[in-house]
Amino acid sequence: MTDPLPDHAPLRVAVLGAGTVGADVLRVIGTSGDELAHRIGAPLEVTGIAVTDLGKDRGEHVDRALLTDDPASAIAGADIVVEVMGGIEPARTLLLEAMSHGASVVTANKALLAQDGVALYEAADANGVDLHFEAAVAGAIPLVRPIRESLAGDRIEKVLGIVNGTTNYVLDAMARTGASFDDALASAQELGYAEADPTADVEGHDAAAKASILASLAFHTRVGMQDVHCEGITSVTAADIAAASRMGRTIKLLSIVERVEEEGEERVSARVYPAMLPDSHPLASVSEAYNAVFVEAEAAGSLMFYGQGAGGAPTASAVLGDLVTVARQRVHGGVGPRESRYADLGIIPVDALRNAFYVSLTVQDKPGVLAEVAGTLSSHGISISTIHQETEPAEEGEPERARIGIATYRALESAMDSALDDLDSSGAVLTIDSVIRLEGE
Ligand SMILES: NC(=O)c1ccc[n+]([C@@H]2O[C@H](COP(=O)([O-])OP(=O)(O)OC[C@H]3O[C@@H](n4cnc5c(N)ncnc54)[C@H](O)[C@@H]3O)[C@@H](O)[C@H]2O)c1
Ligand SMILES: N[C@@H](CCO)C(=O)O
Ligand code: NA
Repeated sequence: MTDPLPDHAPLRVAVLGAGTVGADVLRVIGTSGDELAHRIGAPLEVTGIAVTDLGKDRGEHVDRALLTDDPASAIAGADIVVEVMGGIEPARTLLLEAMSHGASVVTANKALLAQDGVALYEAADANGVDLHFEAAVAGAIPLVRPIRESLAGDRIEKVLGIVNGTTNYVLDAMARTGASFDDALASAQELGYAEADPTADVEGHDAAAKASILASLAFHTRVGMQDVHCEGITSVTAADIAAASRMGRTIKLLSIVERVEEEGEERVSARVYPAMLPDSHPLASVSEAYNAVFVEAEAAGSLMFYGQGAGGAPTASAVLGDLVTVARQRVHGGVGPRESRYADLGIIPVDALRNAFYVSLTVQDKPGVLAEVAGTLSSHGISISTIHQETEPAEEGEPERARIGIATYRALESAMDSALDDLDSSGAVLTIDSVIRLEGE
């Protein structure tokens, strides 16, 4: 670099959290400070780093003198606050406080944005500061900025994809290596992909938070956590994965947000659930903690975004991109996009949608049972596309049992709920083992 460093007063940066993501953010600021200064037009000066454990060794790029276990003192006087501590409180109060003092905010905290994004947006607006959160959705993959800015002139119809690295890692390991759910989850935690409480990953809450953020941005409507139908992967079994494989399919945890038009009224559907995709579908081959997202827009057509959705360095890349953006705005003036919620669309509940299903049942292995099951489905307007039956070894003195796997054509979700209630109370059906949607036809 031959150009002299910018002659601008340093921008004071507080970093809340120095864990998986924060340590990598600090490493890059430490190793690439001059480059970042050129790109921004001013040097960055880290003035405080909030952590819970002051004694922990955090490597050469975390200046121990800047560590504090009092995050409120870290944000005092900061121009920019980078929040990578996670959780709702104290993160929420700290960010509102920082913005009220004129600091811009960069956060990776999807849980906070999904729960209290409105308060954060309003504080950013009221104080004329920036609120950026590229790292909150799909890790390193540029997705928030493309939706918020690049596609701001288009009309987004649908966003569908894999936005949780941990669950993708777990499902991929179970399918490819036969790993148990618990072992695969432990590896994802060791690799730094999982949330502090991995329940948020496996129960789908993390993907639902991301769906709420994506839907809000894509459809210019406030979509909160409570508006997202959410099912995680805890009930997906090795038998389901084997059944999917037999059907030429792969199970993935999908986040889907789309506009649904019915009788002239447009509403938003936001949902997260495990689904069986055909093996030929591009999302079926997304492995490990990678994420992939399709955005369908009226003029742009279908766009695919793919890359590392979790992990320290990839997530730090997204945080640093936002940090450079808000820092440039400090130097050159201007603020980034505000909350856009003018469309204010209603939410369509999942039971009003039409989906295809895979249903696995354990039944008595006797004449007429298949006909009864088919009749029950048909009485709710559900028609069968394929059926697979295997006899189960019977215990001594127990009746013969069979396991049947049924794939249906699309039907109303509410009709499937009623059909499952009827099957559950039928004497021929011993247990309903799985109900998994089929997507990507
Ligand atoms: N790990 C990932 O792959 C990933 C990807 C995208 C987004 N995120 C988000 O980034 C954030 C951080 O994730 P992480 O994986 O780095 O977490 P982590 O648990 O590894 O690190 C959290 C850090 O914050 C500090 N901290 C937490 N509470 C604190 C408090 N009250 N006071 C002071 N310090 C506190 C901890 O000491 C630790 O240094 C979360 O919001 C997470 O959802 C993580
Ligand atoms: N726990 C999250 C981190 C990235 O947001 C995941 O596994 O995708
Ligand atoms: Na991202």
